[in-house]
Amino acid sequence: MAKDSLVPDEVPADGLADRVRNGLRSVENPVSGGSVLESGLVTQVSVDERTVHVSASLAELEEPIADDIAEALRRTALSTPGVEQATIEGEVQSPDETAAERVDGPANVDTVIAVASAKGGVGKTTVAAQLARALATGTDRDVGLFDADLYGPNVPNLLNIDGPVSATAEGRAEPITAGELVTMSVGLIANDEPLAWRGAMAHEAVSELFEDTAWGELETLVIDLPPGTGDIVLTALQSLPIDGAVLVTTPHPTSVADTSRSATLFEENGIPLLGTVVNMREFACECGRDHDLFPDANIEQALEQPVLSELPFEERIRDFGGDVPAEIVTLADAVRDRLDEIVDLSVPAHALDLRGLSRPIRREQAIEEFRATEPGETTYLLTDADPSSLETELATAVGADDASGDAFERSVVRRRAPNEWVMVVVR
Ligand SMILES: Nc1ncnc2c1ncn2[C@@H]1O[C@H](COP(=O)(O)OP(=O)(O)OP(=O)(O)O)[C@@H](O)[C@H]1O
Repeated sequence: MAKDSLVPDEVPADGLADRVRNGLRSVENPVSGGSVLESGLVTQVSVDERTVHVSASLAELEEPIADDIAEALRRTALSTPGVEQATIEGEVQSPDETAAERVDGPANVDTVIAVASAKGGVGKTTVAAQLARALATGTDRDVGLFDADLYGPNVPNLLNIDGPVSATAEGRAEPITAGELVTMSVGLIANDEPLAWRGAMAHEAVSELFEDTAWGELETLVIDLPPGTGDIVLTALQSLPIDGAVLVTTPHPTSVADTSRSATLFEENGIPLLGTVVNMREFACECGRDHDLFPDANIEQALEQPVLSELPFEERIRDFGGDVPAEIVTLADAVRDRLDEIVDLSVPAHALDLRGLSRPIRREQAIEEFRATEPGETTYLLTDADPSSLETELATAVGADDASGDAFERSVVRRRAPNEWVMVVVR
């Protein structure tokens, strides 16, 4: 009789564990050779009614290999006549091991905000640095500022800091502390030497410096992107884990029009736009009056996105020595509100709780849940380890090549607590 035509109930449950064990002899251990049973990779096979539980030592293996083996074990167990369900338990890493892996990695950064502008000299770095200060003022946790502007790294000048950057024991770049911020900039590494980053090297340099920096535990990391929509910006949008972007423009109509085009680039790359800052909106002259340079400009309408703040042209906006200007404190509040709008962190009761599960099981259950959704529906996953790597797996599960394609309407990962992440995926 063909296996497919067997009705599980018609197959006796007696001896099911032995039959599964026999089947598993055909699954090879790709690391040591031989079968997963003889090599000791599978440590236990137990049966509960018609559900088979296979325990295997997968935690020590590289993730793709562990996942492949888990998949082979599951398929083999399920193909055994009489088996209705199969779970594969890998050994869960101890919390200490998990923490050691994550130390200083970008995985310890809760929220990443990019600050961008279509044109140079509009005050992007000023806004990025002041925004980072304002966000740091409202929290006990650290806030970082990453200067991704390879050709004109202005953060060290603005914050009056310099290198050299020292290396941690693990060989990573130690950020420089500037007041309430931890910062990293190419300018800190290259100091005054002329920068000659080119082409592919420039692409790699941004993400490498980002990943190689020992950021530690950060509540928020603000990235000051280079101006324009060139290759470095594009690579940054595609490779850095950006949760939302703030665009900076002046009120000049051409700057506004260019900003609108920049916004499209962000949207096309799946980066949520938090809104725009209109910098140098007006200035106060010695006569005591405020001058609005473009009184008729309807910037919000032209941009088709929220204006988060309008900043005056004033010395105190560019002053990093004293208190954060009140307008920037308000801007930080608006940014927080927009982030909350974009990712509703109130996880609904029907969210799939994957905490406490081994990686293969987590993956299996997340894929099953995601596959069951229709386009436009939202999946909420709750995990106790960074679930970012699941994105590609979920995309593949629905036939997309990778997560940057058409697999998701939106996918956001936010860390709610030290051991709690929420992943919201809109198919
Ligand atoms: N609202 C403001 N009031 C007064 N001065 C400002 C204001 N915003 C920015 N500036 C000043 O304008 C200059 C350009 O600002 P900034 O370096 O922040 O621009 P940018 O857009 O980052 O430039 P780049 O294209 O070089 O990266 C700086 O000298 C800065 O101090």
